[in-house]
Amino acid sequence: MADRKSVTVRVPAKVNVQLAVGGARPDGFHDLANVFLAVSLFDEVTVTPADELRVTCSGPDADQVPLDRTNLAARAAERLAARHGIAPDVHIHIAKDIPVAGGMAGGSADGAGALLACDALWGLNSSRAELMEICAELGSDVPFSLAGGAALGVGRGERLSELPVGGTIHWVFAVADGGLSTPAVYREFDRLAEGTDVPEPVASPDLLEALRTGDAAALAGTLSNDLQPAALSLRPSLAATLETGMAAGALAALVSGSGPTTAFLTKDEDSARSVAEALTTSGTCRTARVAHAPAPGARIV
Ligand SMILES: C[C@@](CO)(OP(=O)(O)O)[C@H](O)COP(=O)(O)OP(=O)(O)OC[C@H]1O[C@@H](n2ccc(N)nc2=O)[C@H](O)[C@@H]1O
Ligand SMILES: Nc1ncnc2c1ncn2[C@@H]1O[C@H](COP(=O)(O)OP(=O)(O)O)[C@@H](O)[C@H]1O
Repeated sequence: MADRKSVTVRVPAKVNVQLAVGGARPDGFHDLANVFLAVSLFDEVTVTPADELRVTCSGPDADQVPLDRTNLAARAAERLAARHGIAPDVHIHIAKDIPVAGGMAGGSADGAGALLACDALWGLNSSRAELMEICAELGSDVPFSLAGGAALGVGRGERLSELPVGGTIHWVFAVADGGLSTPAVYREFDRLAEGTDVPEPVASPDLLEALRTGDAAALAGTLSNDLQPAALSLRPSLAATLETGMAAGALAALVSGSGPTTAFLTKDEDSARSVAEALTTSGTCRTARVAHAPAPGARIV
């Protein structure tokens, strides 16, 4: 493996079918009960030996992706190399299809993808546990990008337990113009929660059961996102997008994570197509994407 010329890894986006947020912790993070579901929108991360660490990106939103050392893919390569006392001399190319700053963990996907790709390129054979540990250092959502499928994330979302999913779940994602900053949305959550008692975040047993049976109608009644009021407060126009998708026949609608992407659960693929069509023509979003879940985690292709 060490003499490979290049390695490509495909990594999925996520939607949070439940995002229960606790009060702010002293370290600035929030304790979560974060039910992640990987969906079939993917970035592809390709690593090739080079003279120095370099990042390039292609795709419609490529101009919004930082190409310096703040890119999560570059940080992943640096961390893995540092652990093994080697130089992170690699060209990382990101073929980006996941909306940027959209609450779908695109940066986290690229971090997990680069980590797995560099591990194979450099022939390091790191254990799953080691890779997961580096993922958690890179960001709260990065372990799930590696894992894929469905999982409950506790702590700041990085401590995962895998969840069973009983069938294919169909989604539409309405991509908004411009992103929302995750820290800004958490700050707005804190501002809105000021003076209230924020309960401990707990996963909903009904939601876990609906996922286990793959029953879309039951799942629709259990979706929740505690960051949604904060995202709507920062981006009030999202209310019209949510209404448009519901009027077009979605079973449920919610903001994906910190937003501003909105997610629509539909009863089947046909319904997903017509909801996407209605959203696209409504002018309440930039574009709408159809996807299904659960999708596998980061995989070498
Ligand atoms: C909200 C969620 C839901 O899955 O994702 P997005 O919807 O943005 O993709 C996550 O909690 C985002 O995870 P991630 O984007 O990895 O966050 P990190 O890099 O770890 O942290 C960025 C910042 O978000 C805030 N943060 C993040 C996680 C957490 N449990 N509590 C927080 O308060 C903190 O302000 C932190 O400095
Ligand atoms: N590989 C990457 N792809 C996208 N954004 C990245 C990447 N690395 C770092 N970032 C930064 O992370 C921010 C959040 O992007 P992203 O992970 O796409 O959204 P979200 O946190 O809402 O899921 C971006 O605005 C960008 O500055």
